Amino acid sequence: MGMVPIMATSRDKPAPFLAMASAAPACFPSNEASDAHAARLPHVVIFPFMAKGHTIPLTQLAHLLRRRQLATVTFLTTPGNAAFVRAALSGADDVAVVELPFPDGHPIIPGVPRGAECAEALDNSLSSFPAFVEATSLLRPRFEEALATVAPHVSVVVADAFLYWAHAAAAALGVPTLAFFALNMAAHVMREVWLRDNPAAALVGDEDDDAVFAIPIPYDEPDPTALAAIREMDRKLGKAIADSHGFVVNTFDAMEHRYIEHWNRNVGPPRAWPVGPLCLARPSPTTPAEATAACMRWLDDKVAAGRGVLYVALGTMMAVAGAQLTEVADGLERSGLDFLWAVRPADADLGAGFEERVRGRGMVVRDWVDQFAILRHGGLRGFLSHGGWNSVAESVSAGVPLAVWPMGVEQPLNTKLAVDELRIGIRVVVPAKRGTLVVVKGDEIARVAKELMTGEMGAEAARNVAALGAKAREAMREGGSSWRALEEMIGELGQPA
Ligand SMILES: O=c1ccn([C@@H]2O[C@H](COP(=O)(O)OP(=O)(O)O[C@H]3O[C@H](CO)[C@@H](O)[C@H](O)[C@H]3O)[C@@H](O)[C@H]2O)c(=O)[nH]1
Repeated sequence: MGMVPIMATSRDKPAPFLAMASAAPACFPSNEASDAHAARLPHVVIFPFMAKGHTIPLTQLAHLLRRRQLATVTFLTTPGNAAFVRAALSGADDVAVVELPFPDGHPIIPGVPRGAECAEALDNSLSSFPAFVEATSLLRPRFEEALATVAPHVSVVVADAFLYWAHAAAAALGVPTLAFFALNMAAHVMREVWLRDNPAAALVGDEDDDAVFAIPIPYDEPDPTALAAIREMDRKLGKAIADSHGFVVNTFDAMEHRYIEHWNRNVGPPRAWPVGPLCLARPSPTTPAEATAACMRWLDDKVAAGRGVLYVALGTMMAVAGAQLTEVADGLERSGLDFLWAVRPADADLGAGFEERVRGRGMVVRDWVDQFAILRHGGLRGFLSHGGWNSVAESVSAGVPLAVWPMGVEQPLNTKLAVDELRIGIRVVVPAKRGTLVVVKGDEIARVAKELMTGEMGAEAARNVAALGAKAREAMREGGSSWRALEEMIGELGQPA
């Protein structure tokens, strides 16, 4: 990752904690004309929340801003997340990565495991997530110092709404912020409606499980203290969005027109800017890591043999119980389909002899793989997903139909959008009673997988997602709706001071 040319001409010396990578800038040749051009660009500081699903799309935004030469970009992260961020920014070599360490090397707070610097490392208790979110505010002095020392003058901070304290800190320094929150527009609109009409139901869930929002379903009787912490977190992140200069949303007009319109007419300001799907902004990796390369080779062989493959991945945040994973294994085995399963956690026990029995038609991968690159491989015919928004957006962008299995947070809403409204997927039937998830049996996994890959509903979803994927690419192309939204959003920032 390279230092932005203008960082080298910084008026002030970077503070010692600002560990910046250095390498030759790749996008701009280092000559006076390009330096002058760069100096006229707004300087966008991007600060993602420390969770993969929140960080990945913002690295893609950084790629886009640089490739289109719309802004100079500085990307903030913590030392524990820096290697992941640098790998994701590979190819955007003139984006400066600035590391902000926690005061004691890592956040020390009850409920947060020692050394955890990303949400995926938390235990599965209800209290640890809001505790971690709050603990990120320990970075505030480092963040303020970074804003004061990076050069040129910061035009805007794009910060995740979970980093509500960063929004407040930037505002106190007179720096405008754009909010980002990784969800789609429909989920944000529904959140607003619920908060207005019935705030308690919005966060706790009621008889109708589709009303569950912000709390993972599997908690039988949520601890009132933990719930209060979640409500408080939600209030703060809502305020961060409301106080922002604009709202960056990873969606596109043709997919969520009515929700974008609703937000901009009835909820905003801030104005929502649909600038996605951001995964399409990422350059294809020239040399994928070995785990991904192995999947690609396996998929190549499947294509050569004329066989379509089901991809199975249940996200990075949902802790799927062991008993559930063995049912998934059972369902995949019984389906008779060829499948590629990116299993989490990496040491999951899938049942005795499972991998041997499915060898040849099923591949199980336990490392981190490049999901979007895999989805774009022509060999995939379907994706069994938990319905995390990044996964849905990536599947749409790759034109792969979904079997959506909502597990918590806003995933039931994403399922409604994908299955009922966009008709790009089919639903896994989840037995649930009053906020408690019951294990989905192998029968249901096998049924839905076969329907997706060989049934009429799957065929219809495949046709619809192919058409929507084409619209996604159109939105991101020069002159497309997302292309213009990004230009307009950055244009509103004006010239740097
Ligand atoms: O081996 C892996 C595993 C994951 N991914 C990527 O990781 C991201 C995962 O994001 P998502 O599909 O949204 O899943 P989660 O990280 O589990 O999502 C959390 O964050 C999302 C955005 O806020 C919400 O929509 C979800 O409900 C919430 O669980 C995607 O970009 C995947 O491509 C990989 O590239 N390789």
